[in-house]
Amino acid sequence: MTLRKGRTIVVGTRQSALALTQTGQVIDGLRELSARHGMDYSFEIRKIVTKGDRILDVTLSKVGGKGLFVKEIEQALLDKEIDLAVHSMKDMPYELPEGLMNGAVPKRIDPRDCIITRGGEGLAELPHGARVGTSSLRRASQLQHYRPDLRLEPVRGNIDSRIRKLETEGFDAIVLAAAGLTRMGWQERMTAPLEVDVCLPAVGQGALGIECRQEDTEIRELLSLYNDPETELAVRAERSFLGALNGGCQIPIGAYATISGGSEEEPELQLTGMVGNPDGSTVLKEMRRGTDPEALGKEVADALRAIGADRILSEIGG
Ligand SMILES: NCc1[nH]cc(CCC(=O)O)c1CC(=O)O
Repeated sequence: MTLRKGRTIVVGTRQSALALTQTGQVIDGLRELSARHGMDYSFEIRKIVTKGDRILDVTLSKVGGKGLFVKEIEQALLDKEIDLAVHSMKDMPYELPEGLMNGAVPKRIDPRDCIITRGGEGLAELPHGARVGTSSLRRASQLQHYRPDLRLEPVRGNIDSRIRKLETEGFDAIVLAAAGLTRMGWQERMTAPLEVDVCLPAVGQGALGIECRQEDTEIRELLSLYNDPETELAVRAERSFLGALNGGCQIPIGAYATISGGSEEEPELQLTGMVGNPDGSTVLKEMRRGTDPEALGKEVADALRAIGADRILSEIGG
């Protein structure tokens, strides 16, 4: 690695508390890595307001645009106003614009969803007909499937305002990603994690993606040091699955991949994919193992199609 001095790396981020927090954590990681490799970079944060942030209080799933939280940030990358951008992997669109790439997938933290209940009981112990707040079709479908008596209702906003609404809007429980809470340092608010066989996470949940310009070899070199190869493989399998189903955000889709064996040179992945309908009356799941993440994603998508996912997809019109 060549010694480089003095470049200021401008990092773009949304301005939500979670986005700022995880961007700060990535910058800390990159700063430490670059120092360890004899590089001398400084970092600057540039906050960017996205369309998704402007319409957070409208029904997001009704707007339904892919990449609602990243478009303006990607434009800033292309315009060289920023040099890299930290995204929640699950908010990253499947296809990146020409000229941009995902330069690193850092090590994933807890991929699960979790429940926060007002009374401190777990999902199984909630009273009959309890009101559960979530605007995620994927969470609603699976929770309704597991507990048909629950009343699933939308709750919007950033994670801080959703936690507030647990108290102010009379929900018995809300469901959030464990990773978001953990990154904010709010783990103690979590009542219990939801195991993946009850609620399969969103594609990429718990992981981050760091987007950069393809031509910026200096940043790419730095980011490659921060990449976690196992997380990258798992996320590639999950995203291949998502791409193969061509699912918009109107469809309850989940996927979760882990390294299940193989060797260091050729790890074996295990990928579970899920497609459900919004009322949870049907939740389809398939699991396959394989070493090629892209092929594995397609294989699980095909397996789900073979047991009826196509019908759900065409009924909802994704
Ligand atoms: N949908 C918004 C969003 N995007 C990323 C996270 C945090 C979890 C993660 O980084 O995967 C959240 C909050 C949530 O789903 O509760």
